[in-house]
Amino acid sequence: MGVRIGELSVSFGRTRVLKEISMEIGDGEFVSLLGASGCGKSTLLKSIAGLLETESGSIEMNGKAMDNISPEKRGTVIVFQDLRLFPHMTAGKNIAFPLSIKKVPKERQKETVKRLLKQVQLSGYENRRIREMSGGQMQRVALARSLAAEPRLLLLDEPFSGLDMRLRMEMGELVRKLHRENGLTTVLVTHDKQEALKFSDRIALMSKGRILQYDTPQEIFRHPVNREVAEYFGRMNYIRDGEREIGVRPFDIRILPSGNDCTVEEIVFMGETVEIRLGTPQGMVYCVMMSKELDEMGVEVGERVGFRVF
Ligand SMILES: Nc1ncnc2c1ncn2[C@@H]1O[C@H](COP(=O)(O)OP(=O)(O)OP(=O)(O)O)[C@@H](O)[C@H]1O
Repeated sequence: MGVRIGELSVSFGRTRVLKEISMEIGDGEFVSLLGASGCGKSTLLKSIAGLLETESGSIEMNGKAMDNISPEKRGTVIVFQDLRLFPHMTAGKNIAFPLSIKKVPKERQKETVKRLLKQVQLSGYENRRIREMSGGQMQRVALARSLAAEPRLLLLDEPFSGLDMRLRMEMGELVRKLHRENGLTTVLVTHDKQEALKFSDRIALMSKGRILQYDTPQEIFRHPVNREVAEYFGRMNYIRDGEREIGVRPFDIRILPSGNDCTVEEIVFMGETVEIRLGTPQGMVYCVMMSKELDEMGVEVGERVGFRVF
């Protein structure tokens, strides 16, 4: 399902939380809404789901205006961080819930539950109660339940933010896999840039109720429209190049051991990579490189070096 949002504004009381947002989400696309806490990501997601009253602007799905269409009739399903599962019921019953509301015959419910449990890698967990499951397993059940409703648009409101990093990545990969297998248009709210870069076809970076840039991960990372976007994705160096100032990411700075117009002021070990602070005639410049590369180079704090932009 394709979604088109036109100049959408939403206010809570006197505070305008979304300010004339326009964006299109293609059929089958995976889009992330990224941005700092309070920038309006969840508000935008809930507006798409039809859970909030909008002030002005339009939302269309497959070319149809959603103005007076109730959430149940939009073909969307939203997964929240708190999951909203029924803790006393089994995984199977939770997943079958949307089907039982639709009065799908019991046998077909069973088959669907089995298929979905397999898809979320929980085969055999039909009869396990939710309160006896781990956080990651509950997330999977919530995902399976949302798919049981056969949505045309899957909306995910930071469903993995309570999980540890490894599980979070696993869940992200699972969502991406489900997206590929089912061709389902998916919108993920996140404040994790790595997650957004890794999983999205396009990222909408938001700030204070507006979209700063809406682009593919490569474009938004390599060709940010302004400093705010550039700096959201990590530290930037601003280096004079004749008349202009160019923004360069630390990973695009190379140290030249043969040079001598800069000083290595600090080396911070970060595991696979190291961050090196250089004192240069232009001021401070940060460089990030592989730790092993630095070991081979044998450069240490206090040494004189040069640098170039890669
Ligand atoms: N029901 C509400 N009533 C009043 N203000 C609200 C309501 N919901 C959200 N807000 C405010 O609207 C702004 C945007 O909230 P929203 O939840 O959309 O942000 P977010 O980007 O999703 O943030 P987070 O990453 O913290 O979830 C915030 O300032 C929030 O306090």
